[in-house]
Amino acid sequence: MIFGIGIFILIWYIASLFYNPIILPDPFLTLHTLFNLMMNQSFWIQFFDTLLKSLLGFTLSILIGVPIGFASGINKKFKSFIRPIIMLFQGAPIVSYIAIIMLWFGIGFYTPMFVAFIVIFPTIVLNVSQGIESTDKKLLEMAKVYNIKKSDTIKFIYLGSVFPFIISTLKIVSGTLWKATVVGEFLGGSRGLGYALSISKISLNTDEVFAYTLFLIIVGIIFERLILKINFKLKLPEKKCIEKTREIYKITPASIKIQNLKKSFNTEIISNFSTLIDQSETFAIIGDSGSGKTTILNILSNLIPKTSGTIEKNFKRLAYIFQEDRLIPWMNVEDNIKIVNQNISKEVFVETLKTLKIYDKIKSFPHELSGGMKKRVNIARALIYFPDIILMDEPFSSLDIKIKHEIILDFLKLKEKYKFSIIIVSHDPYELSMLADSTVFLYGTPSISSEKTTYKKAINRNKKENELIYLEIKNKILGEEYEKY
Ligand SMILES: Nc1ncnc2c1ncn2[C@@H]1O[C@H](COP(=O)(O)OP(=O)(O)OP(=O)(O)O)[C@@H](O)[C@H]1O
Repeated sequence: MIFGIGIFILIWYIASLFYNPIILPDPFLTLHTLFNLMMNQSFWIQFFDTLLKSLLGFTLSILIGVPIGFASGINKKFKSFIRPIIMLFQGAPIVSYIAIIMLWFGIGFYTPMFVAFIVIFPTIVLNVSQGIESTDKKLLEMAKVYNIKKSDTIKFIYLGSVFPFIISTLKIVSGTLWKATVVGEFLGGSRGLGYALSISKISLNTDEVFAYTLFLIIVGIIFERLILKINFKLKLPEKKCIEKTREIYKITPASIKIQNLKKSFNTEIISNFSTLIDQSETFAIIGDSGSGKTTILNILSNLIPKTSGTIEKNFKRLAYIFQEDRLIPWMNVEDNIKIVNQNISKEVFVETLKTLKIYDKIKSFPHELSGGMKKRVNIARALIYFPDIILMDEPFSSLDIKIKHEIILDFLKLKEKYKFSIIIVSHDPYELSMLADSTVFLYGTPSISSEKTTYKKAINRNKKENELIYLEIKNKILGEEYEKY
């Protein structure tokens, strides 16, 4: 970069040798003039005047643009109404705005400020809207399952998603904003650096014109650098409420009775699924890929509606350990867990995290964790919610066998203590043989279900033995019936 600037100054210097300073002053004269200007108090008054107008224009566009962008990201009808208006704002040339604003407000303070506002307002609306639309739907589902308050969802999920867009908007508009204000002052201002520039131009003080321009470029670059330094993290507020323990929720292990459950998307996926999940049991759903296992969990957690059938839910609080970790990237481990139960007692929080061996990671962010650690945080979040039932969708997939074994053992210790019911979907014979008390097998299209089969867990089997057990389960459940599919 320094090399590039050096070459530019050299070319500038050589070119200036061929022209009168009134046409092209050399770099040293420009620097000298800038130095003299900066020694003058009125230069800084002009500078802060321009800065104030830029910041006011910016604040105004944030105050108006962010809510409009937010509403347009959430509501499609509002988006189709507001988008053409924004396009109109964007399409008109900047001098037209200056002419209109000068007619309305005359020459002075307001013209440059409104020019700054109008130039960046459409970019803010469009980028915030895009940020809201790009919010990870999986995080929103997580918030729904854990009953996270709407205001917290807006603050901790939507705002976090919009933030990178706000930063890129700031990067785009920081230069534009500054330039727009100066143009506004140049054409319709009575103070500020743009106005000073226009006076220097009229008086043919070319060295001053160059000096002001150099200064404006430097300030633009400093703005951009400062924006790049903005770092975004969100923190839950410190709670001083009564700490909640599991007893407050009067949690008892859940049971569920499902009768003739049907689900169709475009075609029927699940046909007449009936079963009973008993209190405290770990109920496994295994079966063909695409047979609707995750769909059943999503129906039970109210993420999607059923097509028909009845589900008797005898539970108060349901937690869902999703296949992906669904951790909020801009919140640390502690807040990712506490967001589902912000009044959790410190004692339970510490004990749960220590059992899951993640207590020393509470200040880390998701990107700083290994895959195994993320799974542990995902489990801790579910447990801290104090559920009476936990749905688990291939919770330990992608972990190596040693880590999987360790996490399952830690999880079983907590299950033993809290006695919640579990519905687990898994393809993994190893984790099924360690966790499941009973199993159903889904097969075919649309899928039909085997009878529920119970069998004894055996934690200490080796991998080979587990695979054999899995085949045995399959055969025991389906026998020859499976061969038909
Ligand atoms: N929202 C949806 N819209 C349309 N089709 C869907 C939707 N969700 C799931 N499906 C379809 O329903 C079927 C069952 O999907 P589901 O994810 O429940 O299967 P699964 O048994 O969990 O599969 P896998 O073992 O591969 O994870 C698939 O064919 C899938 O494409």
